[in-house]
Amino acid sequence: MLRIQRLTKQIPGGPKVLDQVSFEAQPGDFIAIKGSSGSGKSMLLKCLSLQENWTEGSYYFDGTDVFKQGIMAKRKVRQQVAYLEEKPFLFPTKTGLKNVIIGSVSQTPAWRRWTGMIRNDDYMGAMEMIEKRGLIDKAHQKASTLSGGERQRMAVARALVHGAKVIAADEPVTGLDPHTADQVLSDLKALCRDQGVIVIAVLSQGDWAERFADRIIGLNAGKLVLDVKGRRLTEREKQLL
Ligand SMILES: Nc1ncnc2c1ncn2[C@@H]1O[C@H](COP(=O)(O)OP(=O)(O)OP(=O)(O)O)[C@@H](O)[C@H]1O
Repeated sequence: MLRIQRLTKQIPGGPKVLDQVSFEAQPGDFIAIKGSSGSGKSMLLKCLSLQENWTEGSYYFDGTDVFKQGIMAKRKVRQQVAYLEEKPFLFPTKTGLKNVIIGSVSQTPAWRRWTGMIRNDDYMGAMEMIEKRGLIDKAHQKASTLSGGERQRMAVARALVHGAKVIAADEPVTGLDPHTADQVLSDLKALCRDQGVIVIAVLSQGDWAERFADRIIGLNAGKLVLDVKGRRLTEREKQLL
């Protein structure tokens, strides 16, 4: 479904922040990314969602060689690989529902966001997705009043409504209390299991990666130094990060 080969990102006139990173992911995978500060975790997610240009490398998405196929293939990746920042942006004065309908900058065309046009189907689809995320009683609440965990889950609902097949979540549980963090990650895990969504999440703190991910990828100074499936990291492996 998603395969990256030798992804390299060089900041113009600056350092190489990703260096020959390769891995692949299949529907239903929950992959955690770990690594120390500055190791390139956020940059990896931004490159996966094409928020950042690549310096080198090949990207195969859903059977397509993205960089050989041109603009339509890139548009598909931008729509289907949703990048969620640590604190996803929601229009604060609009309701959760309206935010979900409008969509994020990378997934929804500008004209749609500015006109805010809503079809009946959009409304029903958004409400259904919000309900599935357990937020039905928050749908009509202004986004500025949602808690950190509710914002995360609302942003996931928004991404899915607009066609996301991959959720690239950057520190989705940082700053959340343990109960809320558990809820956010359980929700993401259910998406993998029930809908075949791929989740690639930076989970650098605590043991969230070990508890929720099927696989842990480790970065150190932009290089992939670990790719461990179905088990906890050993002490020696932790020291590589
Ligand atoms: N636009 C940029 N210009 C220059 N350097 C950049 C730019 N974006 C990222 N970097 C550098 O690339 C490196 C990797 O950044 P990245 O944000 O991916 O790290 P990270 O592993 O997510 O760190 P943290 O855990 O602190 O968020 C860092 O050294 C950062 O300073």
